[in-house]
Amino acid sequence: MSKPITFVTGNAKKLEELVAILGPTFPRTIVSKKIDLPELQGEIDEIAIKKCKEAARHVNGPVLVEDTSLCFNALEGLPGPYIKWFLEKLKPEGLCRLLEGWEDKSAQAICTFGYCEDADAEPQLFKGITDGDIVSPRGPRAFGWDPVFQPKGYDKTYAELPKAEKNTISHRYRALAQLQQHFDKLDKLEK
Ligand SMILES: O=c1[nH]c(=O)c2ncn([C@@H]3O[C@H](COP(=O)(O)OP(=O)(O)OP(=O)(O)O)[C@@H](O)[C@H]3O)c2[nH]1
Ligand SMILES: [Mg+2]
Repeated sequence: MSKPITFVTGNAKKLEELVAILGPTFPRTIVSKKIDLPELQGEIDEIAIKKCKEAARHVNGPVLVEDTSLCFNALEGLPGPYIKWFLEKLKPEGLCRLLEGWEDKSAQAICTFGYCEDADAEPQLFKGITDGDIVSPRGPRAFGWDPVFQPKGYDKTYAELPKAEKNTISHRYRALAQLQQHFDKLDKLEK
């Protein structure tokens, strides 16, 4: 029997989406632990690797972490991994105003999961990207910048879409599809 995987996050909404997306058939048991890990600086992959190693120092066993970036193409990918602070200070309206002087409103929502078996193992990354546009806020304010992100091909923002629909196209869904594939393969090998 493999040990349960501990998903370390301080964000209840991320956990809620992970549980809904993976569903009951995921081959490993996932438990969660609420720890506010340091908000690191650097490139997206580098942050996920360091975050995963930091989480592994708190947990005895396999850990999973996730870091989310919102990258504005007109701003060369910023705010990127710093979106948490931009959102906290500027609110969704302010995020939209950041692009006022730019014709290009396109953005990428990027989710990077980091997994490692224990504190000595090198983290593995699973990434998902959803392309969209930054629009004036529309829809409920239940989750971060969902009201300003309108995925390509949709006329609704993430916030306006039913949760179940967001969970079939989101950056988090795409990253978890990679993770799922990895663990399904391992599961088959073990059987
Ligand atoms: O509208 C949203 N839809 C999403 O799908 C989504 N995913 C993350 N976020 C927000 O983007 C920042 C990432 O920062 P972040 O990755 O460091 O997360 P966090 O600090 O909240 O949790 P964690 O680091 O403990 O896991 C935080 O403000 C999150 O609330 C989202 N907002
Ligand atoms: Mg964080």
